[in-house]
Amino acid sequence: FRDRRSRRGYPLPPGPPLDPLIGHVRLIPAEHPEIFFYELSKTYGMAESLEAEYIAIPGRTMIIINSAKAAQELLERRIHSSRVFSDMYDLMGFGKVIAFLPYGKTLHMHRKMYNEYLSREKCLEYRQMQFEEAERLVDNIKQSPELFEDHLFVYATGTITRLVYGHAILTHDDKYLKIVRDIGNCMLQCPPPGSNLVDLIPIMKYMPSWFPGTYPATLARSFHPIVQRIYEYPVMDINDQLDKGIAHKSFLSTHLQGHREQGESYEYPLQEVKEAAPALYVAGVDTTFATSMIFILAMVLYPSVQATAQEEIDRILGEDATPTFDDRAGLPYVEYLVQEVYRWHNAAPTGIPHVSTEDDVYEGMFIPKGSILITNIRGITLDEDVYSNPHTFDPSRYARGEPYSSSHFGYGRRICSGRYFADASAWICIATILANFTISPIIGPDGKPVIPKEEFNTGLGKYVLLPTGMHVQILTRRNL
Ligand code: HEM
Repeated sequence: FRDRRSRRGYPLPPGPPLDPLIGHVRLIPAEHPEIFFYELSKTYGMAESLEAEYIAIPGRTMIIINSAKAAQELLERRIHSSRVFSDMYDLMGFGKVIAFLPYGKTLHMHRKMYNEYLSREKCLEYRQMQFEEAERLVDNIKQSPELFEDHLFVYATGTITRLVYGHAILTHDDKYLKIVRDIGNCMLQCPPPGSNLVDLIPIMKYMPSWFPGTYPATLARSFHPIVQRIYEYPVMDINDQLDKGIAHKSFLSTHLQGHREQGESYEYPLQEVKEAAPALYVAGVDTTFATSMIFILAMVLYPSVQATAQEEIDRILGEDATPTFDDRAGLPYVEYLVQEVYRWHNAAPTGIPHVSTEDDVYEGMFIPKGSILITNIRGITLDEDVYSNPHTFDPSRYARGEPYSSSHFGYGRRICSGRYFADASAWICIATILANFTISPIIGPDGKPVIPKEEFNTGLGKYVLLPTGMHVQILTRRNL
């Protein structure tokens, strides 16, 4: 009754019939929820309401946003910008990581720190470093092409550790790399936020470990000391470098230096700085790595696209030059290719869920306060009204006037803080690989090429999409 009164006569967005008590829980598949949401929008939507789908999970309403128009309206022009807090991630030590921060003062402070350090203009200063990391990537692949996946991960990590800590990764037993890998393993072993009993029934975290259903909490607690190292070790390391006068400029060194000079009156409290730094790693490494892997997959599956891009690089730069950021505007096909990597398979296909902070009415449909809003980025980039043959990797679509994707970095007040940096990392990585290597399928025992499948690890709450079974060979095409 209370629910109906608060809706003031407006219906919820359309959706499939509900199961008693459990709502739509049974419907949401364990794999590729983004495709399920996309298909659902075709079945249940009528003209205008195609854009949002309503899914109920116990105690929560989920609104799936399947069109750029609805995403812009709901996430840019109105305030639905909070996040789902995960008790389990909090127990692990990620409670203050921005991706889980609710709307409020702490969020504003963290976003301000990032906006200052990662603005479009500021990111121009990091280009030389990103270029150097791309050159290191090429050297590493040339030395051991069979380990290309490792090298791409080191590239993704190295660009972030240089940005955040001023630290270059030169060896595979690097201390920062180890911390980052250990944390990645912890996150892999923990069930995704919102999908476990501790997040659904927060009182579970106070129960003793023998109590049924508390295993995720026990696991998360056991990871806490490992996660703490990413907060403590860099601060200790950089303070030591500042003492010796050898610290490189970085996000953390800038703020630690600010504290040394201004003490308590420094704009950002030390604790907030300590918590803001690793969040850039958490949000930036896997997404950058996944984008480079999606590019590799596209090149194996679409060899003619690869050849066209390489022909453009050779023709415009000559056969003995390596691309720099100054060449970006002069390589239109490479640009289309990068944009198509973002659109074809998005590194974060369902974004990071937003939470609505107020009741709202959108196109005659009621969106209750506390709803979880999922931006189905994948659904948006498959919109057949916008993209012809949307499942095909076709950079030429942009030459025919189809628009670049506007959704892969999210929307509104929670749009990706690292988007300018991420875009530069992706572009220089892709352009440099295209100039130096040819990516092709491995040859099987029967002498035939083994074409990888378009398969990914996915699932609701697994934010990053990573191609699986990538057996490819990378051959050097020029020695610069
Ligand atoms: C190609 C690589 C990347 C992709 C596709 C990507 C995509 C996204 C998406 C979809 C979101 C959620 C936006 C929303 O809620 O509407 C996000 C959030 C975020 N990203 Fe990225 N990202 C990438 C790289 C990076 C990098 C390199 C950094 C840091 C240098 C970064 C920092 C962040 C942060 C801090 C947030 C959280 C913002 C918040 O909750 O307010 N991202 N990203």
